[in-house]
Amino acid sequence: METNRRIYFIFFGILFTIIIDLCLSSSQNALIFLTFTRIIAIFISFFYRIAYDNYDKNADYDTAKTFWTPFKNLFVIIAVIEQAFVMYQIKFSSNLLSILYIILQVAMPLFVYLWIRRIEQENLSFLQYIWFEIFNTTNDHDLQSKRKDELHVLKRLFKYSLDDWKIITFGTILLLGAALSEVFVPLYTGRLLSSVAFKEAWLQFQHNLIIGFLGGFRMGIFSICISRLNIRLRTKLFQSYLKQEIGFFDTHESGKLLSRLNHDTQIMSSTVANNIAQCIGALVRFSGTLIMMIKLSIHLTIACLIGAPLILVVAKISGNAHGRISEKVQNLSAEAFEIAEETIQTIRTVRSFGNEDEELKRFENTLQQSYQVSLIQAALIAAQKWFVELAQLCMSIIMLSYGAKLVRDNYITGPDLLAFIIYQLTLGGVLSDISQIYTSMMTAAGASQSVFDYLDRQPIQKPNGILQPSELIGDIEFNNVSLTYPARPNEIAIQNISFKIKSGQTCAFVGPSGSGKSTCVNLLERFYDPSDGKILIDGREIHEYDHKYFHHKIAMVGQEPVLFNRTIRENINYGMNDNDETMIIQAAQQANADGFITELMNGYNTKCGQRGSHLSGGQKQRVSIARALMRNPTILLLDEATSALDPVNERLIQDALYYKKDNSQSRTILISAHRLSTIERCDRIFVIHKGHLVEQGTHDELMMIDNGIYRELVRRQTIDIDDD
Ligand SMILES: Nc1ncnc2c1ncn2[C@@H]1O[C@H](COP(=O)(O)OP(=O)(O)OP(=O)(O)O)[C@@H](O)[C@H]1O
Repeated sequence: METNRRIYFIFFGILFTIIIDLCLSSSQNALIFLTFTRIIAIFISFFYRIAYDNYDKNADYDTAKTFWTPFKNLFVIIAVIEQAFVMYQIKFSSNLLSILYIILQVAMPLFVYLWIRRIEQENLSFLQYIWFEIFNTTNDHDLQSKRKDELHVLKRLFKYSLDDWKIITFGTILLLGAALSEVFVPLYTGRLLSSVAFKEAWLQFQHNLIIGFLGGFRMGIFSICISRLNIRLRTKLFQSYLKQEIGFFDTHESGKLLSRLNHDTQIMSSTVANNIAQCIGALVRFSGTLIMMIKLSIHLTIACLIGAPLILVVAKISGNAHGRISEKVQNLSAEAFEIAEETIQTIRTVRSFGNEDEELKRFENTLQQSYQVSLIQAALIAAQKWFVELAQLCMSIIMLSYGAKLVRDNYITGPDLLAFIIYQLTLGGVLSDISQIYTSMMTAAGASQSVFDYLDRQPIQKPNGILQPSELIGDIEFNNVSLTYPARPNEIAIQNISFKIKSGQTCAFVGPSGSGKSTCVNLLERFYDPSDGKILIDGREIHEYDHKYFHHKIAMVGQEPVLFNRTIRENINYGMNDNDETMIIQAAQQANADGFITELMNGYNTKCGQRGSHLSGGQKQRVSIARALMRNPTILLLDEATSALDPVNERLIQDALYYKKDNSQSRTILISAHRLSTIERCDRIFVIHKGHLVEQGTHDELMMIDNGIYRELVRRQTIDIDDD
């Protein structure tokens, strides 16, 4: 919302309240109206929350924004009207504290206003920057041992929520005001109960009512804080995932990663945002209540406090247990999520083997395990609650009997004893709140552990290079390259492979299944860094090139081409900034895909389905070849890229791509193929066997080698064809 419109809102809000102020003549009417506006405000904050949840789930920012803007505006108006009514109450209450409280409440519209601005502006302020500097400790050497420290985890959690420092500071000030005011509630109530007949009591009672209503309003605002913190945490975590090396994804199941992203971040943000405010409020109420109690009777206070340390010790013990249990529950639900994700992704295989029941059982078993752990958690909560209640009850009994004696001995008046007992109940409530806050903070700490581990994880691959030459020639060199995959640290996938390919050449990797052909291609794509040796392009190591530049110049079509659930056009144009229709069609024509695409009812606008499931294997391959050609790459890697095509289509693509390429195209092409007839005409063929480069040369040269592996492979394939 523009600033001008916001000012109009506030202006009209105030005008409106002045008019109503003139119309109303009694405090009861004001109270009724105030109640009414409060209820509306609570409803609005509720819808606001739904809107934010919507935003979160669908990640459809524009829709959500349109949805919540009217609520946002209404929220401001209601807040302004409401505050004016609180001001109106001043006329009926001269109590100094009420005035202080009301002044704090007047800050509410300002707070809402600043908060909306905060939502709209993402820039860090100077103060925020300082906060970040103070709390940022990620480069610590013994980070792993620090992770164990729950306080450290909590500190990190606070760091993340501090981005909303304005809302938190204002919210805290308001809560401080409310909490301070609440400190006096028992005093009023004590007097009220002992003088029900007196008219003034009604006024005190109104005051208590107003305080109660304000709670709902504040909660709405803090729930928005939760959503914002949640978005930030998720974005940071997703960003951290995206920069990890491919080996990380080999060793970390996607279901677990997603569960952290979806579930754990939710727990973290909701717990922290809720508890920051509540914790401060509870501490203020605790000290305020204590002061009032001491003022009323020091004897009774001492008697009352005997049980307090015990409650805090119990809270600490159960809080720590909660942290540990919560981590276990999170791990188990992540596992269940992993099973569900894998099953859904592989549903065709599951269906074809009729294994649905087994998968369901696996899923349910994991959830049951997590349920068993949750039972312990539930028992802990129940025991803790029971203990606190019992302690409170005991204290009340002691207070009543001891208090009655003090009244008889004239140490304290009847109304003050009544007030004291209410204070004591309040103190019990506050202590119980503190213990619950501690428990839920520990739950958040448990959930945060692995999220922070992922957030801090530095990718093992060397950092991004900077080379961006205006022209990449396309010479490739493997220099004694070996690789051990991170998922199989004890097995060498390829060993001491060396070869050179000149720019513009078309070469092929051949060899039995599992020999290491795709591994060579993966290394050229820099999915993995070699464990040993060097890979050079135009004489420079590939990690020296800028990441985006490099992947613009090198394109790959993998064994199982993966398409996105978007239109064919979007898939072909994937990762390209401009939307050049002619280039898209040209790329599709070169990949021999244009024909089948134009025959589809929606043509280039046809959706491909998840991982391209709406297209046939051969169609998928052709669309992914077109996607690779879109960027006019200097080096093209084709890993079994035409294996699903019929011989006619395969031949057409091969001719277009490499056998009949015109002289203006100096594209280096590397093919990995099983059907040897398709690579006969290559400039050079590399034969890989059990991870070693055993033969290299043209087809004719390789056929001359007696007992050569290539010759044997060709012989076997010829026999198979003849048999057919
Ligand atoms: N991500 C991975 N993690 C662990 N080991 C892997 C991984 N990818 C491949 N391997 C192993 O590395 C070896 C070489 O595999 P590679 O995929 O390079 O073979 P290939 O020659 O391309 O086989 P095919 O012709 O069947 O595609 C195999 O033993 C394989 O099991």
